[in-house]
Amino acid sequence: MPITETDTTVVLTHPENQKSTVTILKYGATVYSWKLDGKEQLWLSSAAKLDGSKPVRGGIPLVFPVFGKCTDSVNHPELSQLPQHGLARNSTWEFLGQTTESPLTVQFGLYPEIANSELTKIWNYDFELILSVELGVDYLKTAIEVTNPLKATRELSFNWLFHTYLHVEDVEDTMVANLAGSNTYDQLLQESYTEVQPVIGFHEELDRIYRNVNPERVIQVVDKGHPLHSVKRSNLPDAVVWNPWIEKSKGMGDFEPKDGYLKMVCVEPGHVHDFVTLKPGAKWEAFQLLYKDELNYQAL
Ligand SMILES: O=P(O)(O)OC[C@H]1O[C@H](O)[C@H](O)[C@@H](O)[C@@H]1O
Repeated sequence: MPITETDTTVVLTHPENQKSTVTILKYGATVYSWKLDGKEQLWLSSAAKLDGSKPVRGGIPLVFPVFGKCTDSVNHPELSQLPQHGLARNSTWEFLGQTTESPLTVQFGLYPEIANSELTKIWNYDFELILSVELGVDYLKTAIEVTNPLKATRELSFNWLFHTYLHVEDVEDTMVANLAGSNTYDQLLQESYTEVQPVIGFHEELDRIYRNVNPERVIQVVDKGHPLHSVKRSNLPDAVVWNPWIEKSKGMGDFEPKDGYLKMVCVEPGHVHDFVTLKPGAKWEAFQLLYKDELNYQAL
């Protein structure tokens, strides 16, 4: 069965390889497992809540309409009252069914009528989100369409980000490549600079927003010279790279095991350096493609 639906999940099984699957939790439309030929590609905390009580710690949580916390309470009073990363990851989406057989693709929808009502009271904008999840035999593509409905009376301003937790063997042997030359905001140092390192290594907490990264850049997660993951982006100019390391992992109740930071790196494609703004009737589309590639070092 290429598609299996339960009350809380949808599982896609690739018709050419039963060991390639993707599992989506309807809560947050959160992909929390992607197995390629039986090998898990994403990291999921063993304490992740999958019961809808809080956003999933791992997999691919969806960030909308705000990345982080919006501090601009003057120009965006409602956005600034939303919790970190907004309401998409803590709302239950509607499973809209299969769109194509090959490639195997399903869709999920979210709109104010079904979104987290505590949060739509705070941020009561019109919106329509359609998430497409496409399982290839050796790739996973997640695409988003954001529409400001024609009936809307206001412009819709938002961030979007795929908060992707990638599994690695040992983060201390892992590098993230092809971000050199990017304008960077370091969230820990709270300062901006141009990334001059050809690759990014991990030996402490790291939390950086790489802004307006050349769309031709394939972001690669490399383990001792072997590319574990390759990430392509469409219409997602920014990429957040995050590893919580020891202390931050200790501080997150749903982050287990506590040394799990050694087995993950977040590469988060998004549009977060400013807000996308849509007039009523307008639509915005973007996707991330997670796939396997040879080492593809793209210098400055
Ligand atoms: O704990 P969460 O709300 O899921 O946020 C987890 C992380 O998300 C992003 O990576 C941010 O850059 C980090 O600053 C934040 O700690």
